[in-house]
Amino acid sequence: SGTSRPVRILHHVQKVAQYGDAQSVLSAVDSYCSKIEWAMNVGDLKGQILDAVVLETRPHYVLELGTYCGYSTVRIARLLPPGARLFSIEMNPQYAQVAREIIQHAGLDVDILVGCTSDLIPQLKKKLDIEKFDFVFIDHWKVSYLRDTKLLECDLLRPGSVLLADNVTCPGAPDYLHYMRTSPRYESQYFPSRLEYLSRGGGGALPGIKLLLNVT
Ligand SMILES: O=c1[nH]cnc2c(O)cc(-c3ccc(F)cc3)cc12
Ligand SMILES: [Mg+2]
Repeated sequence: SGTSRPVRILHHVQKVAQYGDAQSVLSAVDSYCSKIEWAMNVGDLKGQILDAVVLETRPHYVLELGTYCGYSTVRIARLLPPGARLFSIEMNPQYAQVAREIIQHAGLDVDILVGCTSDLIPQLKKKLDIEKFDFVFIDHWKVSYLRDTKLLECDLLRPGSVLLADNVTCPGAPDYLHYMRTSPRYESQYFPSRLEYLSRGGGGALPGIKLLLNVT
């Protein structure tokens, strides 16, 4: 097929979601990915955990690692008060462009930074006139979770900053999980859940491998 999966998701959002209505954008992505083709958005089940943590944290400065199509970006931005700033880092320029259009369709304003987190995180302090991040959502590539957290610890986090990471057990980021659970710098909490778009009613296509594992 000529288009990429993110572009097909974008086209579905543009076709069925109400412009300026973030919830309808989220619902459009979720219905497409549960019925037509699976995609690695955080999804609605884990998205409810994300919502709860954002609402409890009430962050002013937010960083997201891994934008993909912008689903979790919309999820977070729709809950932020006016004046709050959300920055999202995406390595893949095609993903970043799709995300910009999905976020725009939701009527939200987010800064998408295109590049590798390990290059961009050390530049954030200088580039953005912000002090510290109040909330960080980590959802990019499992092998980078721990390295990037340690980069954030160099002066972009404060006592009370909250980090929330997707996929720490599936596909898994064991070094990150061990670090957060043993470091005296953090209190860690584990939210059991299920991989996105698994409880399947529709006949949608699953990702490459047959997901028969019972994941939490
Ligand atoms: O690579 C990923 N980045 C961010 N989030 C992900 C995510 O939520 C799920 C998966 C994933 C999980 C199972 C599988 F069979 C294939 C891919 C990958 C990522
Ligand atoms: Mg994920």
